[in-house]
Amino acid sequence: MTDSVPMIVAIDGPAGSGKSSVSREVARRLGFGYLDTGAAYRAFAWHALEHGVDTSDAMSVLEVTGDFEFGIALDPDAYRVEVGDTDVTEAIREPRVSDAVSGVARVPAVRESANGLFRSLVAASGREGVVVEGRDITTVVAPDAPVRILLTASPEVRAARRSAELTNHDAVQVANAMAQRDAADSKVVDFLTAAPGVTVVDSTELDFEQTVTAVLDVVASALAPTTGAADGR
Ligand SMILES: Nc1ncnc2c1ncn2[C@@H]1O[C@H](COP(=O)(O)OP(=O)(O)OP(=O)(O)O)[C@@H](O)[C@H]1O
Ligand SMILES: Nc1ccn([C@@H]2O[C@H](COP(=O)(O)O)[C@@H](O)[C@H]2O)c(=O)n1
Repeated sequence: MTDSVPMIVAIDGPAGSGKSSVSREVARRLGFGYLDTGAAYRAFAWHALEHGVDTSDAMSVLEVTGDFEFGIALDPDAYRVEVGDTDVTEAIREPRVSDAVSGVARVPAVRESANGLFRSLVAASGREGVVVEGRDITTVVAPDAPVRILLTASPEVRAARRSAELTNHDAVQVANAMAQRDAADSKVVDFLTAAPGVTVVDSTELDFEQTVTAVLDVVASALAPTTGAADGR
């Protein structure tokens, strides 16, 4: 543990690109914390649904922000998400939540509050570094992070990977839901185009381990000491 400001590895990407699973493994190998910012939006969507809120109505969404108590573990080996005293780690992955989350995520006041929370969670982590993944980490939450990556894959591969997870759901419906969520999300944040200084890792042709290695290589390159005239050598 440390009281210095943790280093951030920022990873963005569309649904099913592997952000969560790859970021978590990268955090493990670096000995860093892991922050799944999507879990916060999912937890809030779950909270809103529990209150019977129409998550497509911004005013209704704002009415339930007051009693939203969110907790998340930053230990990649002890991942846990809570709303109040309720463990929602599994519940926030339900399709009903995936269908509702873009509605709450498009409310500007929700995003502003969430971004402040993410920065506070990192600052208070007591860790040397935190891998932070989501949609706007490289552009809004941590635009000055020393490592900024856009992790992507072809829509077909992303849908196939998600379908492999949701085996009890129709693959076509999963693909359509994912495309709809990406379309809704991209109206709020452009996470399909790498901003200046962001490195793209396309895992379409890579397996999981190869993707983890590719991300670790980007981290290593970004943190390698610079050499040349600037330092007199
Ligand atoms: N390069 C890869 N090769 C094969 N499978 C992968 C690869 N990357 C991720 N996966 C698998 O694809 C599935 C989706 O990955 P993950 O949940 O990390 O995506 P995500 O980008 O976080 O999606 P979402 O944004 O919807 O949460 C997981 O089962 C994961 O193990
Ligand atoms: N930084 C972020 C992260 C997520 N979102 C919204 O949350 C949804 C779920 O995210 P997952 O990573 O769990 O898929 C996502 O579809 C976005 O609507 C966001 O806006 N910003």
